[in-house]
Amino acid sequence: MEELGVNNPLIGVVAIGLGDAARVYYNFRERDLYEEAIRRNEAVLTADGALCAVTGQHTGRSAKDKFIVRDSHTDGHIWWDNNKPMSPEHFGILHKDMLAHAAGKELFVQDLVGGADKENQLPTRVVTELAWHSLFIRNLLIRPERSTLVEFQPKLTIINLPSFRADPARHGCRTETVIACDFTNGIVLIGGTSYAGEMKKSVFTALNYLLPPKGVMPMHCSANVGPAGDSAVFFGLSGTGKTTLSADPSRTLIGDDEHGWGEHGIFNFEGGCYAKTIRLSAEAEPEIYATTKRFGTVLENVVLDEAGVPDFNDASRTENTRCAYPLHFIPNASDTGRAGHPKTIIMLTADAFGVLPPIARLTPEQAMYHFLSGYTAKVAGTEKGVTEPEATFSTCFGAPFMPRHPAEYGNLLRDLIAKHNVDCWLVNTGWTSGAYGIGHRMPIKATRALLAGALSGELKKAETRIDPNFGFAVPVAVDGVDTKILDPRSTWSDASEYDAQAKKLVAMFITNFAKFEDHVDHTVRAAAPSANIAAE
Ligand SMILES: Nc1ncnc2c1ncn2[C@@H]1O[C@H](COP(=O)(O)OP(=O)(O)O)[C@@H](O)[C@H]1O
Ligand SMILES: C=C(OP(=O)(O)O)C(=O)O
Ligand SMILES: [Mn+2]
Repeated sequence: MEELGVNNPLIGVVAIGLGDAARVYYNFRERDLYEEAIRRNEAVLTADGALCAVTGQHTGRSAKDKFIVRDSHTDGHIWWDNNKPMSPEHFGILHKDMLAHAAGKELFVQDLVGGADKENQLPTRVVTELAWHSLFIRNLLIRPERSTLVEFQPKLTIINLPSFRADPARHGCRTETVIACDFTNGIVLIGGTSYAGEMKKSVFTALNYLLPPKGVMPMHCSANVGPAGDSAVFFGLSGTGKTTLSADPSRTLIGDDEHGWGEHGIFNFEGGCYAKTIRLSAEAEPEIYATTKRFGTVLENVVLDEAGVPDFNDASRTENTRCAYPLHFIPNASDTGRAGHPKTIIMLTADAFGVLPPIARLTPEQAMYHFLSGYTAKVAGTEKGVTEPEATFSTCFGAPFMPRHPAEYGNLLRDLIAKHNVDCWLVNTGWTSGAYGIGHRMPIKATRALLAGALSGELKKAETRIDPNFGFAVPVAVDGVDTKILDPRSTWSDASEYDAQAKKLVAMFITNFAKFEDHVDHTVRAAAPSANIAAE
């Protein structure tokens, strides 16, 4: 076996059972990974020097193929209603088979860190079959000083072999694709998919398991901080605007997707961002757009023309086209990945029913209700004439990544909100003037203007009305924002249709919350939207 690059001499791949690999590239940097990826036809250069790869069949996460090893250490701590168990025996066979599959192959290793807070960091070794995956994860996680790599000691090892095919009968999984997490031994095995997001979300899942017992709240959120040190976090499911809205030239970006909140404040789990590029425009998202034109950025499933120029309007491979870049590609990004306790919490939702107002102030109890509910809506399929959106309730705004019971995360958040007296807002970045198919998406400009008011504290002074369906306080007028959009009912051509749609949405919230009723006190139950009022 040939070994190239910088590595801890004691922690080679031989120690983790990969001694039969043909060649190992340790901690290769951007230029060298470009060369390897292009030489192997894994990826191509764009006209502006970014690296563009195509993932084939899997263009998003395979949530149904994710498993957690159930053993005596994990059993009592995992929320099994939401996570699929895998036996240690099945994991053992999968592990052995994947190591055997790697024999004779060339592998890439990156020694990185999850967690910008020294006391809560997870040194992570990522072994990949693909050179472009090595560059992706190097962009996404925190890169330790090169001089420290000779003593790097991983606590989590991810082995990602897209060409491996899992066998449900032999490995106890569901399909040929598998994401298997063994938290007891700190190993994640990924096979049968080359969607790069699986790697970063595996680190997130591990930290979501490890941090709560230390009193640290892990969050599926973006974060930024104002000039006065006033930090804000933006919770939200995929597509609700975490990445887009946290890149704000008037504030310092902490991170776009995964953070912890501990006794000293908030900290990023990552060292890079993973932005959507579908219909990306230089006007609406100049900072993110600029990253797509740089050496070092990885584009995923973006269509290029014959000159290598990206066409961000082309969704022929997937709607989920992406770019991955290190944090410092965004001007004014934090170089520590840390900030003080948040002054503001924003809960983002993309309501495709067109019911929720663009912004509403939440009491701490309403914040808890919406955190546990984790509502957003997906737009209807691409079939013509299908206009009914689909509601998604994903607790903690990230159910696929939460190994523990939502009450554990909910209690941590409730205490932090109370202790630090945090202002909470619900922001709808979804539809207005009618549901999806009739109305249109909330203009990013309007969302940004409302957020600016919420983050500065100005919006707290605005006159408000109480929403009759949801019970939260909604500003009546805001400088620089069309007054009409603040009251979604007034944007619909038929107010009675709005009322009917609102009533349906309220009923969906209530049905979904039934499973949490026994886990919250009466004040949170009382923060539920009122089906009775909606029925009037
Ligand atoms: N009002 C809005 N606020 C935020 N994003 C919007 C808005 N309108 C349209 N979008 C688009 O929605 C997508 C939001 O995605 P993103 O920021 O990546 O979400 P997340 O990081 O939460 O998955 C982007 O493609 C953005 O251009
Ligand atoms: C990386 C992902 O996160 P998000 O869409 O929230 O940016 C994902 O869901 O695959
Ligand atoms: Mn994002």
